[in-house]
Amino acid sequence: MNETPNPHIIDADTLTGGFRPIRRVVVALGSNLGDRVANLQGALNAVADTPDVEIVGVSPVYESSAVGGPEGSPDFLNAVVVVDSTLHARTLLERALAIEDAFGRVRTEPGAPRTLDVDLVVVGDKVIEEDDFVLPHPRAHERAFVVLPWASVDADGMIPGQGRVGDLACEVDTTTITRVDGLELRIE
Ligand SMILES: Nc1ncnc2c1ncn2[C@@H]1O[C@H](COP(=O)(O)OP(=O)(O)OP(=O)(O)O)[C@@H](O)[C@H]1O
Ligand SMILES: Nc1nc2c(c(=O)[nH]1)N=C(CO)CN2
Repeated sequence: MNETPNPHIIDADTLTGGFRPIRRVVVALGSNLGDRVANLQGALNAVADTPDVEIVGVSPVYESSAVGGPEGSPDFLNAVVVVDSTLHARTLLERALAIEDAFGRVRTEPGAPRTLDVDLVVVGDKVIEEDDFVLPHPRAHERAFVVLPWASVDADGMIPGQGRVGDLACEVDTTTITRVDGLELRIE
């Protein structure tokens, strides 16, 4: 449905000039190929090194069976990074894809094992529905490997249209997911 834009609501992604509001951004990391811990740690470093991005929280690491993907796909390690940023949503997507590439991500068939997945879960309350960019991430709310780590750092975080992450964490299928004891990603 195409709605007439409300002229009283400012869209941060259309602003030009000096002032840009800070938005809370949630980034989901995943790896099920290669040195999974090094891949997640490297991705965190790359996020932290991004200009105009400030880390607010880093979740514990969780391990779970691959959801979807080819039979016999290796298990994933996942974590969530919560940041504040003034960057445009699309600039954040470009950065996410560049970080995946830097960690040897090879794009073959959908669901194939990958060294690194960097998904934008939410960018403030921004809603985007474009061919190559959807916000909030359309599957994040039903994924234990996103909502459990996120809820562990900010249970009051919100997915626009889906609700509070602490509540979503009580609703998702947690059959195969466990927190990895004794493993913490560090901001280096
Ligand atoms: N919110 C988003 N975050 C990251 N990528 C997105 C987002 N919305 C759309 N995309 C697009 O999705 C494309 C494919 O991403 P990818 O191959 O990582 O999907 P996937 O991880 O296999 O599946 P899923 O999207 O279910 O996590 C990217 O090239 C990107 O343009
Ligand atoms: N457990 C788990 N399963 C997945 C994951 C993931 O990060 N963790 N990512 C996918 C595509 O993004 C598909 N399936």
